Amino acid sequence: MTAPPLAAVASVVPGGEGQDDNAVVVRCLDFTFPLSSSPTIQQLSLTLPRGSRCLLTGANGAGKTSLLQVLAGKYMVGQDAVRILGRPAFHDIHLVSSGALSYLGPQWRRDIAFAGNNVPMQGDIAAGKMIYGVEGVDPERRERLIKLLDIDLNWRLNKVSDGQRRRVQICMGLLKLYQVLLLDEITVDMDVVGRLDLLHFFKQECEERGATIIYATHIFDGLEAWPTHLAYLEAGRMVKGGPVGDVPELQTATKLLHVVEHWLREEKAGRRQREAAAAAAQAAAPKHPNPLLSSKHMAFFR
Ligand SMILES: Nc1ncnc2c1ncn2[C@@H]1O[C@H](COP(=O)(O)OP(=O)(O)OP(=O)(O)O)[C@@H](O)[C@H]1O
Repeated sequence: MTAPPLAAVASVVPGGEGQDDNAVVVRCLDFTFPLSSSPTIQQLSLTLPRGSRCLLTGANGAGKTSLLQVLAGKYMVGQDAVRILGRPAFHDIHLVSSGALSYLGPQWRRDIAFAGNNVPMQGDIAAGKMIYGVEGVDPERRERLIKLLDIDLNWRLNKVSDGQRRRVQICMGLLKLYQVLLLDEITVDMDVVGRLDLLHFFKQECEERGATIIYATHIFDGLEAWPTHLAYLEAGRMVKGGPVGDVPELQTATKLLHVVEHWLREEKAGRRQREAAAAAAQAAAPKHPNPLLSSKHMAFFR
């Protein structure tokens, strides 16, 4: 397939934001879920130029999904805190409705999703009917994706395996020419060949037509040469990140898995140490009775 010129792709979302070299700009982002007592994302800054591929990682609960959802415009944050293609992710609904900003997340196990619409998957529908039902798609791109994802158009979506259903869902999510793609662990159900082929496709998308991708994952096999940027979150803060060339550990290690494992173990040890110190401090603190609490003596006068 001949890649369209970058300027043509950038003009999918009107408004002149195509002049901006950065596809994603996050400035000192703080985010707290409604009714939550503590912040999930804290003082997070991240800049991704067009065409970059960012690996987003961190321990369970570090805030990866939350960050991707904020970037996808699913939660309201300050207009300057998150700019996608030069526009505020939450406030500019055209970003998602045009397909320029696309998010593929964990809900895909149960739902079909594309261009911001999620449809619960219940019916006995053929894969081909769903894929060919999406309008305004480049037929060459559609054929390429069907082949890449090894999809049998006769698969009935309520009867196939999780991995097969996932392939159809990924195909539908990629039919339109996104400019920024947010991937939240979408390859977990896929076999090794399917996953590696897909990662190669994503790399081509970035190199050939300047798409920008953020990929959150815990699976590092075959990812060594994939990312151009990295973001490692710890309790909602980006403690390591930026262009991969600026991350010293990535220059010497041969396996990404070993680098991230080391960070995760260090983080866990640090957390344990802090918890032990806090418990020791609490145990050592003098135990003064709280004068505001009721006592047997006070109870006598009630
Ligand atoms: N809807 C919500 N309301 C309140 N807190 C939430 C909500 N969703 C997530 N959290 C909290 O935000 C924190 C970050 O969760 P998040 O799902 O973003 O982490 P993650 O890094 O994606 O984890 P994992 O690797 O397990 O997928 C967790 O402490 C979680 O409990």
